[in-house]
Amino acid sequence: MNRETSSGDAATRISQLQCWPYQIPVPTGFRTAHGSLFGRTGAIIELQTAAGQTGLGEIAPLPGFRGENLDEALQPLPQFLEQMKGCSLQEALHLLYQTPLSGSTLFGLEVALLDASAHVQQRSLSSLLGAEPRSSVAVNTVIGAQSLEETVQQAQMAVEAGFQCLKLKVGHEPKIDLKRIAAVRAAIGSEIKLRLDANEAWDIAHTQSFLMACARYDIQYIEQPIKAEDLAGMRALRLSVPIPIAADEAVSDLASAHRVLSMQAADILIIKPQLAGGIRSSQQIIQEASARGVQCVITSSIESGIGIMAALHLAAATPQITLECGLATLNLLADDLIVETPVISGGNFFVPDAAGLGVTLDRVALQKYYR
Ligand SMILES: O=C(O)CCC(=O)c1ccccc1C(=O)O
Ligand SMILES: [Mg+2]
Repeated sequence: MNRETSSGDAATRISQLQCWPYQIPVPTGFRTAHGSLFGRTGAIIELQTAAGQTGLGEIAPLPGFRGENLDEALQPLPQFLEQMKGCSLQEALHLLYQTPLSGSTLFGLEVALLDASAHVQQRSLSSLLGAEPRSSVAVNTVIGAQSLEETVQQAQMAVEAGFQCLKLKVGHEPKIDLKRIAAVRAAIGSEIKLRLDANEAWDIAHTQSFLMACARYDIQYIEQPIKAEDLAGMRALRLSVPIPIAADEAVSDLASAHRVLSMQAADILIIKPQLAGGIRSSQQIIQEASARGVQCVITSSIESGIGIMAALHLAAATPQITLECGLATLNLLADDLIVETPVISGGNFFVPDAAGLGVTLDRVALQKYYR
């Protein structure tokens, strides 16, 4: 590897790499069948090139959901950051793709390198990732597993705010969930799309009877009703219920997506770039899914604006992504770590057209939530 320091490559030569762990409260809690999330922990990656270009990334695993915890995700960082110093951005990306790292570690470092590369080229990340990126991406809002009254109230507020697609967390008592769904459908009318997410809560028999009873409420799809490992069960469900089945927890990297696809275990794949090994890995999953006629939805992992914007640029750059994406989660966090205020209007999330991710680290906020 040539690490000569000619002035020509100062723009892309990595000179500094930092990692800032954070903890941000989730004031209302995010309640799913996996439990409640009251705080979000992660780490911001900040890199700088010799010419002063910067790149931001975010490592925010979700151990309650699947995969590594933050300590595990950060453990290989000191050694890897040392290796990356003096490399060009391209060399560092190459090195990254050859190193076995956990999904969120890959995502955070990859996004920082891509953000810096896009800055050097003075183009947006979405235009780096795709030939004809869209300027906005249709998104759903998500409503946690709350009481019937809270659920209906939130659904009405979301529709008033312009969302055309709602996702309800279900997976507690099927009878109660059915009442919530009926009440929401009655409140929002027939035009708004409604999807469900059970986060692995049920077995096949429960899911079957639940989905048969749900069919009249026009459900777009249900995410991961049964255990992620039970691909044969997912396939059996697909063949026996009138509602499309999406795999979420079952998709943790390219290999697991491959298994889901070859088992024909899902109609739709939910891809969380943070938890699925990053941008390139997500692109590979989308490619394989599309080749088999399976649609994909990109969602957040409830990260700060840095991780969310990376996922947004990916969605905007990828023409195969046509269903609403699950990226409208920033308001679950008490605060953000970027200076800009991301814009969601009429159910569309607008992609910044400034260079890179189009976000600036809010150092005051970072100081406040540093842990
Ligand atoms: O899909 C969305 O709208 C938001 C993302 C979301 O629901 C989620 C966020 C963090 C962890 C798990 C999940 C999930 O889809 O189950
Ligand atoms: Mg899900």
